[in-house]
Amino acid sequence: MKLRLLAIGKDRSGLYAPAVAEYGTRLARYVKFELVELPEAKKHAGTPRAKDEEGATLLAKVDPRERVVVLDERGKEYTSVELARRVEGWLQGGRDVALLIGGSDGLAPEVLARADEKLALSRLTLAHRLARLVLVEQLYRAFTILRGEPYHK
Ligand SMILES: C[S@@+](CC[C@H](N)C(=O)[O-])C[C@H]1O[C@@H](n2cnc3c(N)ncnc32)[C@H](O)[C@@H]1O
Repeated sequence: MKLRLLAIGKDRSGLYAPAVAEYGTRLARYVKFELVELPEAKKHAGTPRAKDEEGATLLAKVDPRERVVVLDERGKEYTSVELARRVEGWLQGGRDVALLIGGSDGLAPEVLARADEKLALSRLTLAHRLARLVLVEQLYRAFTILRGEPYHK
């Protein structure tokens, strides 16, 4: 199985990118992992049109054979141990997995409609680049849980 994180926006803030890279490297010890940063729709920023454009950008990168997991605060919440079991299910399912994070306006209805699963990191609204960091840390944690390694306490 391969995990791909498709995320709107390049992280130029310097706030999260080093930590995302660190957890991405750790994650790659357990699974093929790729972060794909996709361009924000700058032209119509803050309008439904921007969200739709970003949605089309995301969907164009999804392979039809991939399981699509969208990150959305209204999705299903898990504990870290439950998320580890969900990841185990993905591994057993054998399909590659695309995890989709929207831009600052969220995900277009077309993206939500394509989702096989909707995953919430909490009910809080996180900045999209922060959501990226929380997700990669939790995925790394999930693999350490599955391996019985001491990271998760
Ligand atoms: C700033 S949020 C968008 C908020 C937007 N008002 C909405 O209703 O979706 C940007 C993106 O970060 C991700 N995100 C933010 N908070 C999240 C959470 N608690 N759980 C999962 N994903 C989250 C989602 O992919 C979301 O599309």
